[in-house]
Amino acid sequence: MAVTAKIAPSMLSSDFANLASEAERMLNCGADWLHMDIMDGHFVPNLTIGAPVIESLRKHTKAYLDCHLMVTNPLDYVEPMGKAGASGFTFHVEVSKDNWQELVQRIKSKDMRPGVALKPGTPIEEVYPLVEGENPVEMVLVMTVKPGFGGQKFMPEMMDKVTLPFISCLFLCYFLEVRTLRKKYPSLDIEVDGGLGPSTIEMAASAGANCIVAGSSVFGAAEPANVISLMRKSVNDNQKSS
Ligand SMILES: O=C(CO)[C@@H](O)[C@H](O)COP(=O)(O)O
Ligand SMILES: [Fe+2]
Repeated sequence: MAVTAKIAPSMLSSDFANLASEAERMLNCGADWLHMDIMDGHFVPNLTIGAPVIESLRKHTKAYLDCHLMVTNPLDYVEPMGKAGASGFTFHVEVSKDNWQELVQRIKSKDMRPGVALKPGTPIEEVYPLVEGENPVEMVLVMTVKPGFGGQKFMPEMMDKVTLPFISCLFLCYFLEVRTLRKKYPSLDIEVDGGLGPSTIEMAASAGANCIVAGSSVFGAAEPANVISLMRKSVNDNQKSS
């Protein structure tokens, strides 16, 4: 079964003071999902939003809220996030090795879609049991930057001759992991997050990613709709030719 493109602007790059109208603007520009980064200041060195903000936004939109939980204790967030109206609940494998089965079960019982994320450097094999288990996750999120901040853009034009090959190599390694996952799981939703935009989408889409998170490249664009449609086209073209 072919997977479909889901373009998810990361609201971390939006104007938080106008979250509802920023969300509407992105949906009008063609976004499929809205990516919500929940950070606890512990799992990552940054603090963002939590369930109260999701609850407030939910009053203004019916959109799919793709929540990425960068928190040390994801289990504590299931109940409040479910109540708040989150659609997807993606937790990190690095903090869920012992309780992922309970987590997945509870997420589903709150009518959310479970996903698992991994940081750069975490072996891809760690998510296999979660995809293959009796009660599997429905998405794998591969982080292509160190989690914690938006705007860590892959900008070839900004890099010197020494840094560029190094960074390019790192990116290629992440996308190699996406390729491995896609070969193993042809119909799984595979999301990539961090540094995605016009200059990196082809690498991600040709490796097999179909859910694309993009913050600064979309919010920083003069025409966000063009960036969203370019990324969708890249995913669709690569899916057709695979
Ligand atoms: O989870 C994260 C960061 O930890 C992301 O969702 C970023 O918000 C993506 O931002 P860009 O790299 O696309 O600017
Ligand atoms: Fe994210």
